[in-house]
Amino acid sequence: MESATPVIVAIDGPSGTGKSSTSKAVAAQLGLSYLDTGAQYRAITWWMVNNGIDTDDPTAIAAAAGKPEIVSGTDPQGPTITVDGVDVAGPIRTQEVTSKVSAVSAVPEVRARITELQRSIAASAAHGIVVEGRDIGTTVLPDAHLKIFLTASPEARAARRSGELKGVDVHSTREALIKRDAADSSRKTSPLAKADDAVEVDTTELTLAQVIECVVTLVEEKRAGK
Ligand SMILES: Nc1ncnc2c1ncn2[C@@H]1O[C@H](COP(=O)(O)OP(=O)(O)O)[C@@H](O)[C@H]1O
Ligand SMILES: Nc1ccn([C@@H]2O[C@H](COP(=O)(O)OP(=O)(O)O)[C@@H](O)[C@H]2O)c(=O)n1
Repeated sequence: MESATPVIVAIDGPSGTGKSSTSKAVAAQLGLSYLDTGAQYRAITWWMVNNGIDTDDPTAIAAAAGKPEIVSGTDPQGPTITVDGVDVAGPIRTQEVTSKVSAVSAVPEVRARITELQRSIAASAAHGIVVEGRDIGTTVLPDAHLKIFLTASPEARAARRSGELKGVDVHSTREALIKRDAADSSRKTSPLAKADDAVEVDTTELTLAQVIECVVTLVEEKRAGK
């Protein structure tokens, strides 16, 4: 590809593999936009909880899926997320939202709405974008110039996550994470999966700096037409 073409990078993988940290840093280094699609699914889940929608009732979720207006700010130095104009960056990270997000994001009407939003954000990124999630390479942006699939052992992922959540032990973090991965991987509509043409990077034994360097190098190789 020519270097003037906006570059589209898809980064997928399970929880705690380093998608957000890597994507933000790569986008910042290369002057690209950044989209956290997990934050969008968390935001719609937050809205469902806040509006008394039963998150175990797919029909109720489907009926409400078109209601909230979700807006993502794509500056990698300070990404933002609002629902109906309210900043929800904090509330979408609670354990309640984390425990309900897989059920909400499995509903086809939710996925259709959020996928459309993601495609329009990617299409309007003038210099290109790094989009991270679960189904970006397979479904949202199947023509992405570069697809990365990050993995890491459940132990490493749980240790990273419980390092962020004070007072939560590694064992329960590991169990919750495995449960969420299983739900995300087994749903019918665009499950968590590696695209056939994605480059798999196992981050278990790598530092974050090494993962970032690896992805930056892959983007630069693509831009150079290698
Ligand atoms: N390669 C790595 N080695 C050690 N810690 C890491 C690595 N990659 C990410 N982390 C840390 O793990 C935590 C989860 O990373 P994050 O980027 O949020 O993962 P994801 O978006 O895949 O859930 C963060 O605290 C981050 O700093
Ligand atoms: N492209 C995506 C991104 C997230 N999700 C859902 O949103 C949840 C939260 O994603 P996230 O990226 O914020 O999760 P963490 O890995 O940061 O904990 C996932 O567990 C999925 O259920 C999805 O279905 N599709």
